Amino acid sequence: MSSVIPPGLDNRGVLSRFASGGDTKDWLPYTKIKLYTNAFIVKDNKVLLGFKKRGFGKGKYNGFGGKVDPGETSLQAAVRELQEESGVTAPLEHAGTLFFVSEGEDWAFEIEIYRADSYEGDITESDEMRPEWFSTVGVLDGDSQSSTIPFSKMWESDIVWFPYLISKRKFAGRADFTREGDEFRLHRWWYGTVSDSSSEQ
Ligand SMILES: CNc1ncnc2c1ncn2[C@@H]1O[C@H](COP(=O)(O)OP(=O)(O)OP(=O)(O)O)[C@@H](O)[C@H]1O
Repeated sequence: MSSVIPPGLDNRGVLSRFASGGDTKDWLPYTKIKLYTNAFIVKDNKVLLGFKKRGFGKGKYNGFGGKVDPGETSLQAAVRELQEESGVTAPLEHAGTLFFVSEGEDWAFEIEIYRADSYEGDITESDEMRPEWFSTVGVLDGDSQSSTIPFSKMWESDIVWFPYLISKRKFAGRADFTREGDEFRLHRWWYGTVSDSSSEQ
């Protein structure tokens, strides 16, 4: 287990590791960073996920999000993407950051993760996402494996940071994936809690 903070998580405030592992060889290289968002509604012990029907991550459950457009803040993009993909607007708050590098790509995803406890509007299926609620029971007791959240149909690293998202403990992490055909395999990861407000987005 390495306590050395990986490249890409600089300027994130003071990070305290809560999980790390995988291959201890070098982190994958990247030359560019693309900004993305990912937003979750957490309400009445349930979390709203979307089943991605097309594009990157097709066939997986995830929060609602996408690219940050030029001239937009990540918060503005998160609100827009949530609305476009699920039909609702929500008072999103920054919950964490995921730095994601994949073998075979020279760019990294910097994903700003947001959450809200409430929303307005009607949850609506879009061309991209089919929304569905899942119980969060179990996630906070360190028993994520037995929860009904479909972690086996999500990005492999999600189970590591989900308890932090649900319990509003700000986190930042990096997950590197290798490729086996169309499949992504978690290769190396490092996550920490953020204890410095200078990391606000
Ligand atoms: C370990 N890796 C990962 N873990 C968790 N979530 C991940 C992720 N890698 C990408 N994501 C999310 O997947 C969506 C892709 O968005 P994507 O559909 O490509 O973007 P956008 O809607 O702008 O595209 P189009 O407008 O269709 O071109 C976006 O929410 C992004 O945050």
